[in-house]
Parts: sequence; structure tokens; C-alpha cells
Amino acid sequence: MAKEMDGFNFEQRHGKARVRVGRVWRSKDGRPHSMVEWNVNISLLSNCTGAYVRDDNSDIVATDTMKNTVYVKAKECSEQLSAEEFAILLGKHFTSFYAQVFTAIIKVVEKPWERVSVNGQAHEHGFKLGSEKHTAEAIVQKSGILQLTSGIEGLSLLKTTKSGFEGFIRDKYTALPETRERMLATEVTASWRYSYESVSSIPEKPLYFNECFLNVKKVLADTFFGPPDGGVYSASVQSTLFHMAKAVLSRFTDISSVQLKMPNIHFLPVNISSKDIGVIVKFNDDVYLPTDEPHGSIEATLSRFWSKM
Ligand SMILES: O=c1[nH]c(=O)c2[nH]c(=O)[nH]c2[nH]1
Repeated sequence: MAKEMDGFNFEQRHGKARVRVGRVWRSKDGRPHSMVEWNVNISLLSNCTGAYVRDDNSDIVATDTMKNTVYVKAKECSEQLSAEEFAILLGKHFTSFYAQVFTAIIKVVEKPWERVSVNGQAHEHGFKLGSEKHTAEAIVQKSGILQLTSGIEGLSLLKTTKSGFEGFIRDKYTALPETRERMLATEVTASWRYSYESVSSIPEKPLYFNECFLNVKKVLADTFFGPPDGGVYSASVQSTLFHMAKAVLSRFTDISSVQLKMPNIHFLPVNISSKDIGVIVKFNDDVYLPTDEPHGSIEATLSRFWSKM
């Protein structure tokens, strides 16, 4: 919220970034264990302008205190909970415990530790790191108004065929040939906003948002690939992105908008020839040069008409 200060507009926030916490829950008889590793970002909007303009820190919640609170609250959570629930819990705490704080913006990034299987049996305390991160952001107001967003980072997807790109603008700068046969690779960053508008209206089902996260991830991947035998043709990254976003909004009624960032990670055809020998390697949809950069950058947001995002 902007304030008028000395004839200027002034906005401020303060918080603690990258607070890392691991939490283990042991079941009643000590087995199995479950665990999470979270990286927490706290940002508080509060009435503490005295600190900026009058050297008066009396309304400041110390960022060191914010950091400690993460560990206290993690300790107090006696049952396993989702990153979303932890973000909301912290947001509720900061906005209700401190008169000065009117909004808390809490981000949690969960590392993908997954329980291992040994000889097909789930291990009771062994975990290995998977690939995609689960993100959650809760913006909590003192009144209990909530904005809840979840996401996925680093979902790498690739298909070796059923992708093309034709009919684009051709001019004197265009060298790219049209094709109906190419590799399609991307690293999806997704975020989706839930329609719950207050902290009291979120589902009470334990680990509900973890279940949603896995379901959204599956819908995104399944839509990208299409059926196992035959797949689905992609006319562009743009087209595939739109189908993926639409599938999420059609499947999950409590999601009001979804944003997808899908870089087009190019696998370049390899053709090698020399003046002396002639053709050494002729590309036949088989040998590629994988690249990271430059990459196409394609992003879009799809929302329901009533979404506030
Ligand atoms: O799916 C694609 N979308 C583009 O916008 C684009 N641009 C490009 O060079 N190749 C591709 N592929």
C-alpha cells in the first residue's frame, strides 16, 4: 500500500529470504518416517515507516525473529502438512500475532525428496531426490482474505516425434524450414491459483494440496504426450501449452487460473560435410545437437472469466 511521505509516494516491505528447514515426522511406532525440505521466503507488509524516516524501530518485526518462527512453527506441526498449508499457517501467524502486520506473503519451495523402493517395497526411512519442485505462495491479509497459488518448477518433458512447426511468417530474415517432424523438448514452469478466498475456506482434507499437485502434474504431462500408442500431434509449443492449460482448468474446478512457461529447448539437426569428403553425417531425424541456449520462450496465462488473477 503506497503512503505519502515527505511529498513522495512510498511503499515498503521487509522479510527473510531463503529460510531452509527440514522436518521429519515419525509414526506412532517410529516407522515409517515422512519428511519434507522447504525453502521459505517471508515478506511482511506492515506499518513500520518510522524505521525508514525517523530511525524508530519500535514497529519492526526483526527478520531474525521471522526466521526463528519458521522453526518454531515447523516444530509445532505434529502432523505432516503440505507446503501450501505451512505457508498459510505462517501467514496467519504473522498477520494475527503482530498488530503492525497487515499482509504476509509467504513462499515455500519444496525439494522433491521421494521415498525409495527397495525390491519393490517402500522404504520406511530412505528418500532420494526427484526432479520437479513443488512451490506454494500464500498471501494472507489480517482479515483472513487469502490468495493461494501453487506451482511446479523444472518439469522437463520431451517427445521425439509428433511435433512440427509450419505456416509461420516468412521474410528475408527467415531461414527456419517448415517441418512436420521434429523433437519437442521443454522445461515447464507452471503456477496455478486456487479459488479459495479466505483461510477458513480451504479444504480440511489432510495433504489435499499435495494430492492436487500430483494430479495437475499428471494432467500437464499426459496432455503434452497424448496417448501412449501414437501420442498427439503438436503444431507448435503455443498450441501444446494451450491444450495443457485448458486441461488443467477443465479437470480442476477449484483452480481459477493457470500460468505456463514453456521454453522451446532446441535439438538441432546434425549435418556435417567437408569440402574434401563431402557429406560425413546427413541428418535423417536421428542425430541431434542438444542445446540450452538460445531457447524459444513461450508463456501464457489462462483464467476463468470470474478469476481475479
Ligand atoms: O513451436 C514453436 N513456436 C515458435 O514460436 C517457434 N519459433 C521457432 O523458431 N520455432 C518455433 N516453434
